[in-house]
Amino acid sequence: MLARQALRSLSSHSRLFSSSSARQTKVAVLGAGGGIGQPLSLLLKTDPLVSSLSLYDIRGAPGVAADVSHIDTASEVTGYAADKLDEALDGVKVVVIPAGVPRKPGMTRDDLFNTNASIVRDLAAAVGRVSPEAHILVISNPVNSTVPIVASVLEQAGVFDPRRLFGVTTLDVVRAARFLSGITGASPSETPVTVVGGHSGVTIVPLLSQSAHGKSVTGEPLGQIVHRIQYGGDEVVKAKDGAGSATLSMAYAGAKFTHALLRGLNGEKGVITPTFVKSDLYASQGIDFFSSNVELGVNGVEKIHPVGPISAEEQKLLDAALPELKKNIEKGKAFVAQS
Ligand SMILES: NC(=O)C1=CN([C@@H]2O[C@H](COP(=O)(O)OP(=O)(O)OC[C@H]3O[C@@H](n4cnc5c(N)ncnc54)[C@H](O)[C@@H]3O)[C@@H](O)[C@H]2O)C=CC1
Ligand SMILES: O=C([O-])CC(=O)C(=O)O
Repeated sequence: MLARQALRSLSSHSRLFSSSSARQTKVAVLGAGGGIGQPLSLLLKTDPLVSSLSLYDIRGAPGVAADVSHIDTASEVTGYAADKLDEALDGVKVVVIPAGVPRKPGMTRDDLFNTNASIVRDLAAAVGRVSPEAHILVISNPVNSTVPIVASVLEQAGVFDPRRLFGVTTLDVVRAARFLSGITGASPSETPVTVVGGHSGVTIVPLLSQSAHGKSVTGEPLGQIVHRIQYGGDEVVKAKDGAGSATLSMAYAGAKFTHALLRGLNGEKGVITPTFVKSDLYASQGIDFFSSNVELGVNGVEKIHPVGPISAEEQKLLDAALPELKKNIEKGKAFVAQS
């Protein structure tokens, strides 16, 4: 049922942006000069639900903004240099954060913590100060830790609303649909897969048993596709050979999730997609952030859906994911507590 709802919600995106009516929104990209930031800014410039784009980076954002601003869509684009963060955030309703360093071969996402934790902490503090009601979409890795960092910073500032904070796990969903399509021969728009848990290695738990096409995959091919979804990021890191990690597919996924949120904010019903949010689903086990299907609405998170029925194999994957996720979340919280 849920998978079918998610299919309806996401398959309308065979063209990236399905909805052009209704209210438009001012969106900021923090880290707009980077490998993800540039193509993400390009895609957001073509989103009909974006009225104004505010592009910020410590390097290069005014140039990216000048370039993107020539595209013949209605939205306005402004670039902000390193010392103009507060101006960049003024009046924004949605803030997308791809700022921070990417992996090189041999690194885990957690190896990025030492550099990216303070970048994300400081950007979150600025959002809390300047635009406390903005919805924050965190792309910077390690997502399992950077999302709790943002939550803790906003909590300390007294402005945290869990309905407005999202870890972007859409790339896992995009990969899962694409890889399943590759096995079954069906179009990716017909092979959506709910992916739950977090966004790194074993914490990525694809629920193929809930997908009409996915449940036909068993035995060795099942193990292979699960592994490929969990470690798809490593494939790109290896292929780029030191030049970074996924940027183009991530920009696509980031634009897709941003558009889904904008549809929800505009009052569209039934917009459901996995995202890493503050969640009660496993709070009894000390895990208070988790990605599962979330309905997006006028206030952001409208409803967090449970994981639903899963196979014995998927239960094992979930059992392996939870302790790692707990560690990653606690590390993020401890970082802010000690800052
Ligand atoms: N959530 C996900 O599924 C994915 C997350 N990522 C993560 O996204 C992040 C960015 O990756 P790339 O764009 O490839 O890296 P990149 O190095 O190409 O770009 C990062 C940008 O952030 C900027 N930056 C650094 N500190 C900043 C600050 N304090 N304020 C504003 N901007 C700042 C840099 O100047 C640079 O332009 C990495 O942490 C990477 O691991 C990457 C792929 C998928
Ligand atoms: O693998 C990485 O480091 C970047 C990432 O999160 C992904 O591609 O899923």
